[in-house]
Amino acid sequence: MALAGAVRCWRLGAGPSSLQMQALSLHMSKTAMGASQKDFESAMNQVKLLKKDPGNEVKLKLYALYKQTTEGPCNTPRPGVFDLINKAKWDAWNALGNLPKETARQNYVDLVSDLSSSDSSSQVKPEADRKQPGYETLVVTSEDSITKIMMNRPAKKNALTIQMYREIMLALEAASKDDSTIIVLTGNGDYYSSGNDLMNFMNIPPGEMEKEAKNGAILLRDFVGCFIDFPKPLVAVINGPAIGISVTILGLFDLVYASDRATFHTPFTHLGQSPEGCSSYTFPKIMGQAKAAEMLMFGKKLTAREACAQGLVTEVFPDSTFQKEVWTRLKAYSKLPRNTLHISKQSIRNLEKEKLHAVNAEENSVLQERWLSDECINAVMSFLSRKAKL
Ligand SMILES: CCCCC/C=C/C(=O)SCCNC(=O)CCNC(=O)[C@H](O)C(C)(C)COP(=O)(O)OP(=O)(O)OC[C@H]1O[C@@H](n2cnc3c(N)ncnc32)[C@H](O)[C@@H]1OP(=O)(O)O
Repeated sequence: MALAGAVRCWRLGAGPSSLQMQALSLHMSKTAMGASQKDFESAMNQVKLLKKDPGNEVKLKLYALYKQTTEGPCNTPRPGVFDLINKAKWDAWNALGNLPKETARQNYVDLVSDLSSSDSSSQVKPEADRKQPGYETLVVTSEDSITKIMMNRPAKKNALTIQMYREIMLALEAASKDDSTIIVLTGNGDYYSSGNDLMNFMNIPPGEMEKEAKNGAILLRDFVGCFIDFPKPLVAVINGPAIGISVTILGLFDLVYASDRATFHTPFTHLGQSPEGCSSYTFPKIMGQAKAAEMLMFGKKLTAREACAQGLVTEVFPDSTFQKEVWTRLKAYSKLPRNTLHISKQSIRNLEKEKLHAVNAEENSVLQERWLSDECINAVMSFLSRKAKL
């Protein structure tokens, strides 16, 4: 049996309860007098049902024990020096020397039993179980080495409240330290995000405007700062229209995948506001001065394809297959060597960090002033009194 054969169908097969049952029965046979041929065959089937890849070292051990059980001591010539895989397999088998067939069989059964036990305790849990607790405005899940941060106010088009900015920062902080390889930001519902929640500007007591504008600028500085400093690959999965700050920070992401239903809109002038998210620096760099001005100064809304042509979006997918195609791609990427990926991101981004923090500080100080302007206050009041929509 080839090594590939020994471990084929890795991800197929029975659900957790059946796996646990089989692990238990293998464990029972392990404690009996010795593994029978039937135990051995059952263990071979069990290997095919493992959900977690046990790694090459264990696979070689399984291969060697299988060969020793079925054929006895290694009896073939050593493969050539460039036949690396077959050489590794031959070495593993040969290392068992004259181990008796019965002992090899027992060891195979024992090894599979151990693998099955640890596999059934690490079964993929349903999404509800995987959801990380502690977030009210987000759904944060981790699976396949990907941490997904999903903005979760679909009825309000995922408009960003103060709490949401804070929770996104907390989720990023946690994700920077977890064992995920890639981090995704996405939205629940028909919008990716409609940007800053305009209610953030409401209910400010008279005389507190300046203080609130200052607090807003600090929050924004910290929020954007988290994206500037984020150490792992950041991917935006743009499931629908994106407005304002949800667009401007895209220049700080590593990949931006968009549904063909998505649009990209930064209507700052209409709102009496000015660009943030480092877009005053990243957008001209990404798309050139003229295109950046059209978006950031004149509020031109881009389709996903236009945004892709201008370099803001990595790739556009048909909405009907968007989730399937994007997640298949990301799962493949998440298997890349983790440390190398993170180091590459850092070498691409680190040179810019100081500049980006300076841009962030400057943008926020301009914006702090803008929030106090009549133009901004009138635009917000207009939206809230339902006179204006973008
Ligand atoms: C402190 C840090 C500050 C950072 C600076 C950031 C700046 C920005 O992000 S500027 C961009 C601000 N965003 C907007 O101006 C968008 C305003 N919203 C709209 O124009 C529209 O709602 C729409 C085009 C996004 C969607 O229109 P439509 O499909 O007709 O849906 P509704 O308007 O009925 O929206 C449903 C529901 O959601 C509420 N909502 C949507 N976006 C926002 C928002 N940005 N802020 C607050 N509320 C929002 C909308 O009011 C509706 O609520 P209900 O009436 O209660 O159902």
